[in-house]
Amino acid sequence: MSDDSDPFAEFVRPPLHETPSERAARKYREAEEKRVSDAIDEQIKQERQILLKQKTLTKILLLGQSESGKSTTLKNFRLEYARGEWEAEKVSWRAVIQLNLVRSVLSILETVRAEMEGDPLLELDDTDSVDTLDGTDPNPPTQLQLSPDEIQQLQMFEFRLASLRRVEMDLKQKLGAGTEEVTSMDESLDLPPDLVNEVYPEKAPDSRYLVARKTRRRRVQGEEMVVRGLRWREFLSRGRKGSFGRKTRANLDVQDQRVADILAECRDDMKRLWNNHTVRMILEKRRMTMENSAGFFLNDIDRIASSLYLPSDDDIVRSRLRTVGIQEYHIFVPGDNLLGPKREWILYDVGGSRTMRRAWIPFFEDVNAIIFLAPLSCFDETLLEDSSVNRLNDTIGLWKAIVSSKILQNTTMVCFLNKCDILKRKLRDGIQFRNYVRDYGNRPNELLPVIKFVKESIKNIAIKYTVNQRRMTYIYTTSVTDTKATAATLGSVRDSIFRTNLASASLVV
Ligand SMILES: Nc1nc2c(ncn2[C@@H]2O[C@H](COP(=O)(O)OP(=O)(O)OP(=O)(O)O)[C@@H](O)[C@H]2O)c(=O)[nH]1
Ligand SMILES: [Mg+2]
Repeated sequence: MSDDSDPFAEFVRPPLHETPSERAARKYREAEEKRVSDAIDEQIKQERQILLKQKTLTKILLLGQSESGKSTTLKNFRLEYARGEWEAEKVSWRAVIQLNLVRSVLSILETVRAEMEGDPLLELDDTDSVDTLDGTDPNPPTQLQLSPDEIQQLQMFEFRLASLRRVEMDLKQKLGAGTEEVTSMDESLDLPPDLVNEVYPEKAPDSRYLVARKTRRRRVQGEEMVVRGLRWREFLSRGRKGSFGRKTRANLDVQDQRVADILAECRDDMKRLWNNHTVRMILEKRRMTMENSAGFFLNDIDRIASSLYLPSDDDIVRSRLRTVGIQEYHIFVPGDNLLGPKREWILYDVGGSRTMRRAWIPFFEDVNAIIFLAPLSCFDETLLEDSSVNRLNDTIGLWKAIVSSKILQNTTMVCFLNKCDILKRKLRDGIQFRNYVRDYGNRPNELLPVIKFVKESIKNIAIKYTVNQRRMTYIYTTSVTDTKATAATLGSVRDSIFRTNLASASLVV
């Protein structure tokens, strides 16, 4: 094709009487222009790819107070959508579960010792009795009269199970954990002042509208176990890749063996302790309901205190390891078309205790959805880190702060009303919801009415404090240690998140 056929040819043709030096200069200029143009093209291409990735990348933040079930929810996601990694990491959880069991046994021994030494009971004000006018407890706990035989038996347990302290140390060392106890904190606010100002507008009513009349100080059952996110992740992935150095591996193996041997030696005594009538009486008197506490494995001693022990999926989901810092997990979730490409989701698991909540804020910026864990069973408990704060009030206040946050107005909200199994047990045991929640009134002390009441509160807060009426909020009733039921819920959450952009309704409950 000749230049004449190109309408632009005349405008791009080089000068007719170009000297060699002018030509060289022009060529240089053109090459330089092409280089710049190519660089811009490349940049645009890269930006497009990032945009494309961002479009398919979904970021989900798990929020809620400590022990609300964030990490347990994350485990359910991984069990469902990252099965390969889950299987590979399974064995690494053995130490965590062993430590959970050992901690339970040690905390029973501590309680027994406290009883033998006549230590006063911790704050025990969760009886279903009504306060008397003069403030005295109409049903003071009766003093247990232990016979010499019983005392001897209890001392024998202490003696025979003393080696578990060594096991506890070994396991902590193995996990590379920075173990800390959550105690009362020196800060009074859980969120930085700017976010507090943003999320607590001046007209916001008292977040304690679910005012607890009486609260129960949560018992710290022994020292709480904490594993710093990074080191634990490193531990898991090293275990997965088998990439510990040979010497480290050998040391760990020796340590593993020692732990397994001591646990096996202690197995029968641990079982006898847990089934001992006097011990049960002491636990009851001191309101230690072991079944309701995190990392409860006392009914699985035979399996766990064996050198052949390998954790089951259920064990891992029920185990307790407090999260410190932020942990990031990638999962690949099938889209609407199950045969189509999978979507990448990034899940962020955070520490929920008050001092750790500051670290949540930077993640608000570009998160697609928040899964908020609201543990309902904690209505009669206070925060470990601040015993003046009722846990249900803390949860309600947090929910309000999150739904009213300006930065999160386009973020899909999912709320799990969690730990319904423990709630059911507590109500069945006669713990009165109305004694802690002023507005509950004379409604029945039963599971469904209690759930309905809290769900209404959560929903009303969402309606009242959501500025963007197009934002979707979903509320589910869960017990996330039940992996089967949770799998169905996660399927529904997945659909909701995929649907989000199409949504027009303001609230789905
Ligand atoms: N029975 C029961 N136990 C639960 C439920 N959800 C969580 N747990 C247990 O409660 C404990 C605490 O749960 P986590 O998932 O570790 O809590 P978290 O919100 O991650 O806590 P932090 O990491 O401290 O912020 C674990 O031992 C779980 O197995 C539930 O619905 N029912
Ligand atoms: Mg956690």
